[in-house]
Amino acid sequence: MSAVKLDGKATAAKIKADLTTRVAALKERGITPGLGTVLVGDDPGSQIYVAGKHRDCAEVGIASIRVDLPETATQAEVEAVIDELNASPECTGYIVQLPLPKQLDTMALLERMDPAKDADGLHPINLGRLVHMVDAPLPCTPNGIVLLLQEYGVPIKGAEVAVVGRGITVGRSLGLLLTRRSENATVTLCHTGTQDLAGHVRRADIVVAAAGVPELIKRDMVKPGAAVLDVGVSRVNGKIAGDVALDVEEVAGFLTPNPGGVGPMTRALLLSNVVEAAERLQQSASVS
Ligand SMILES: Nc1nc2c(c(=O)[nH]1)N[C@@H](CN(C=O)c1ccc(C(=O)N[C@@H](CCC(=O)O)C(=O)O)cc1)CN2
Repeated sequence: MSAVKLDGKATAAKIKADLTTRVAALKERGITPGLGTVLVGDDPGSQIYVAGKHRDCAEVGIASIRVDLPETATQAEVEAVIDELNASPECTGYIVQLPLPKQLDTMALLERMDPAKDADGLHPINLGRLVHMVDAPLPCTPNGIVLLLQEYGVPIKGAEVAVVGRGITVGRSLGLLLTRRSENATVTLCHTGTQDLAGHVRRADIVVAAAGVPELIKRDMVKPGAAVLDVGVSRVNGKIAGDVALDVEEVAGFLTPNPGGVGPMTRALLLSNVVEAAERLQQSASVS
């Protein structure tokens, strides 16, 4: 058997085509969406992702504001940038690229952001809204994963899902998304303290691997026909190594390529959050 490819690149291209039209409509009404990025330090992966985000902005017509700070930046220096972006009318949404260098307090920085400009959906108020299942910008990777499954008709309602990795950008927030009434999946959130990882994965109809451990998910751990989404990114000899072994392709029903799967969806859903924030701005301007 050979798995159906969950093509994130192609699906992201469709999302970006729709966003291009919506950005043009916003501009006609006098609003130019603008994405700000705050990158601290010189982590090569983060550099690549932030550069990609600005390329995407240019592609759909979103203005972009890039702030790069050195690895040694202090909490006060990053806070000053956040205050500027909160106040800037050109910036309708922004992100702080994660992870941050160790000297910085990530939670304090996320809390300092204006939740209305939180393009990542990672501000505690927005994550709290997700817990309460009310409207909020959604974290980009989890939202991208749900849309990719829907695009390929992978049943989510009633599915057993094993999410491997409990980080805030993927695993923990994905659990919240998939257990909303609209998705109604049953989620097992696995992590480094999980006793029987293989057992949990083997029961799953959908497996999301976001642990950052190359080839953690082996062929014999996957239920035949399951959908497997590989979020893990490790760089081995300069090449991307995912969390899923290559021969899982022989047993899975659906599989994301990596690269070309979840990554492009993350970036497209970031643009979508920026456009939605600008649309909310435009609606409130036309009401008042
Ligand atoms: N503030 C945030 N920080 C981080 C997030 C996030 O959503 N918000 N997620 C990850 C990194 N990430 C986004 O920032 C991200 C990861 C991967 C890709 C991507 O397009 N990958 C390509 C391959 C690119 C390459 O490495 O050559 C692919 O999968 O095809 C985009 C964004 C952690 N930090």
